[in-house]
Amino acid sequence: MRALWFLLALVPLVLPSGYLTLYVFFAIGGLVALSLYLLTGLAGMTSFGQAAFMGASAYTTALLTVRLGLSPWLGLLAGVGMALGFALVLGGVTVRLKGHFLPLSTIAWQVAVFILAGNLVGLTGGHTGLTDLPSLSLLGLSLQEARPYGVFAGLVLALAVLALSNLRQSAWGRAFLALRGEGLVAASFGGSPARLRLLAFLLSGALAGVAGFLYAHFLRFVNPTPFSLEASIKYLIMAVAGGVGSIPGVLLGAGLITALEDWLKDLLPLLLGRSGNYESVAYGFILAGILLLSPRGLWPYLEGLLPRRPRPLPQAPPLPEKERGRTGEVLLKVEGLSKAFGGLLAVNGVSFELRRGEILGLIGPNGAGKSTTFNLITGVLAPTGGRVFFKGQDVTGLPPEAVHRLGLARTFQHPHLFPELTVLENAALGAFARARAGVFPVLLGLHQKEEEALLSTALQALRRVGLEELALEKAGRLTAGQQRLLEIARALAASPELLLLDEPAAGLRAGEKRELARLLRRLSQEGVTLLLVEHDMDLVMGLVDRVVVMHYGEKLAEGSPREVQKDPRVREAYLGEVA
Ligand SMILES: Nc1ncnc2c1ncn2[C@@H]1O[C@H](COP(=O)(O)OP(=O)(O)OP(=O)(O)O)[C@@H](O)[C@H]1O
Repeated sequence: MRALWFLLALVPLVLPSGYLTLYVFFAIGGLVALSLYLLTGLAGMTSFGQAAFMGASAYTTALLTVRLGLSPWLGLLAGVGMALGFALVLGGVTVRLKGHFLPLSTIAWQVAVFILAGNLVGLTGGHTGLTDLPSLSLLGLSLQEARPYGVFAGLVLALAVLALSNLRQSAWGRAFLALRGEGLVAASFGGSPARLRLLAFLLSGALAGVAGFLYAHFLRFVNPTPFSLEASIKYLIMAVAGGVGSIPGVLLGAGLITALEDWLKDLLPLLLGRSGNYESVAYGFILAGILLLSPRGLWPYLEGLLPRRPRPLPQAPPLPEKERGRTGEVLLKVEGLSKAFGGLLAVNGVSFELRRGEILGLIGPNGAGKSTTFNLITGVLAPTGGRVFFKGQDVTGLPPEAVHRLGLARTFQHPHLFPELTVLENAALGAFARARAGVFPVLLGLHQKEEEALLSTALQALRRVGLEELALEKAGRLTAGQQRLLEIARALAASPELLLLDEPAAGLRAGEKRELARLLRRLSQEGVTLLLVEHDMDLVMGLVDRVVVMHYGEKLAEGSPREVQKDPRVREAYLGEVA
């Protein structure tokens, strides 16, 4: 099936010569659209600066080949290197920015590159540009004519498609997808959001750089116009119109907009006269039309009309469970933990221990500080005082990804799942920190064996929570109760030593709660240590070995469920709820 993408390289062999140039522009646009698939579709970031990455590469190869007479292949390396360098600087500065700051800074970068290309006349030739770039030749074959160039560009496009589909079906691809929603899920399962965003930015910049190289040596001329903000917006429209969330989507968009551009170039002057540039307006209307029909782009709409062929379930043996230490030893120790939000002390000097093999419940009335304590332990928040030790190691202030890698996994109070992904893929996200293949072997497709093992591990985790049958369904179709179970399966795929559950019974029906209690008891017997924050007293009291009660940020009581239930201070705090 994947080999079909190589047809992209064969199409120019049979295309009438009048369409060859258009085909090369499609391949170039396709590469930029793929760079946006990676950045926006996978990693959830928006860039208005892809044409500037193209420009950085195009000007680099132009300068090296025209001014210094170097080989265009050196120009390719240097050009992509230049795009990577810019992506590193821009990404390094911006990936930690939230909300609209990232797109805004890409606009600033795009405008700056365009102005520099136009104004550094001595270097770039200004708006006149640089001419007479050498044509490419490969293995003794000249790529000067449009037909061989089309085959070459199609081949590059096919290779990029294969590399990105390898990436999509890997732990890295899932981690990129888990960057949505502030990256909390990626971080909780071992991926540093800032590093993942930077990596996506670099890969995306490099792809746009390759497109810039192809552009420069096809036209054999560079000037600032094709690398303007308007061009960046055109590429964004391509990706969004086709469907930025999938590879066929962005390629469909690239084909559609390239063809439209060619058609409108002749049609609009006939309709509206020669003055004015109406293409952008037309794109805007076309995009709005497509998004009205299908908000996620054209491809998801078309895909919905095609028969669905689910992937087969993985068959490989799962990864072995990690070694666990001796039952009864202290696994987690919280010492005088405090957290202040401005003047409010949400957690105030809380201390407790959790031994391996135990189930500990953390309870307390609304606003008692339970979730804050949970976030302090998992590294989501940094404490203002006190220490957290996990397996004897001081983990105070470590980021969530570092705490996770030591053997701690969590679920969320409000399930943080990815509805577009299958149940199996959602669960496989939990095994990110167990994957060993680096991003380059993954792009080359050398990770297939490991990927099967990761998916099998996820399937095994689904089996443990009773969701195996739904493995290939989209997570968005699960009931609230099933979503909670999937969160637990995702955490189990990490083979954690300590599992922290944030209100796992919230929103469950009575029968589901009983099932949940049975599952948690079984996990405990299998050697998983559990800490749960929970409101449901029946569930907590019938399940846990010990309870820590919090009230107004402080520890009010600690003991067995029976001891705690008898404690008059606890009864008072709950106004009779526990009694
Ligand atoms: N990010 C924050 N900024 C400011 N105040 C916060 C923040 N997070 C929590 N608080 C406050 O800290 C206190 C403890 O909140 P926390 O969510 O930890 O309590 P909880 O016991 O988990 O409550 P619930 O059972 O309702 O979830 C509350 O008064 C809450 O308003």
